[in-house]
Amino acid sequence: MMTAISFEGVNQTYMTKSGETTALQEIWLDIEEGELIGLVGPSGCGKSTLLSLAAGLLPPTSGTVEVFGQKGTGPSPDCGYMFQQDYLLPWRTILDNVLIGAEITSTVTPALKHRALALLDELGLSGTAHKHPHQLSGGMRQRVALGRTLLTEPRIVLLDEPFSALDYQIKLQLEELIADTLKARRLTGVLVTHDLGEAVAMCDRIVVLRNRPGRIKRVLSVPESLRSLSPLAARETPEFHSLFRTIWGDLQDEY
Ligand SMILES: Nc1ncnc2c1ncn2[C@@H]1O[C@H](COP(=O)(O)OP(=O)(O)OP(=O)(O)O)[C@@H](O)[C@H]1O
Repeated sequence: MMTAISFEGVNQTYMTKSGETTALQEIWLDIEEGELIGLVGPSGCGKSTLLSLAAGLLPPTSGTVEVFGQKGTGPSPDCGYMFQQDYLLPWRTILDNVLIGAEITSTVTPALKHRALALLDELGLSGTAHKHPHQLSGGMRQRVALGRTLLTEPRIVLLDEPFSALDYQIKLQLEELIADTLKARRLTGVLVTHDLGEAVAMCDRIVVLRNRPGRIKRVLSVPESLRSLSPLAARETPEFHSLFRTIWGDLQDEY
């Protein structure tokens, strides 16, 4: 198995009008290919900064970030993003929204359109291709956003709280869809979330970050017995509650 993302002694400092903010300090972390990693920690501990560093959107102040063994020199074509908001363009059809990333980086061929339509089917969005975003529910729109990300064939999907604006029921369904889709395609995922239950139910490992400046407090492996269950079924087990309590305890000290 290859290492997908490697953070080696990473420090990140932001310069602001009021001075320097140290967002991350001495981050050492290897994320393996095919793994889904959860990042949890108090607000402002540097979770989104870690995603930006992985995506090559930000050069580290010091230390190195490697993606599949390559030191980044700019936005990485291996990484796709999903955000809390779907950022669909309201004037474009669903199909044209799915095609947009590919449209920017390459040309839209009939084969690509065919793949986009197949993706819509796979994500439970058959029949929506010619609709517009306002005609779809929040959960469906996030599935379109997932399709748009997958169409560019990233090897890594960076998930920045993609479920936090959704109703609980929809959120659980989407958690399952995303976890299954990433696993089926052997993609690597990094999930930033404020919802511990979501991290425990979906991820293979969970990184707990300390309060600012963000440092790694602990990395926990989710037991195989939990990982083999759907995020919904996992929530019913004693292992889920035990891991939830451990992380809860870790985080209590950070607030
Ligand atoms: N572009 C920037 N310029 C200056 N400071 C920044 C910038 N981006 C982030 N920061 C600061 O760096 C720290 C880490 O921010 P980051 O957004 O990575 O944390 P986070 O854990 O994702 O936060 P949240 O959970 O609230 O989304 C915060 O103190 C934030 O104010």
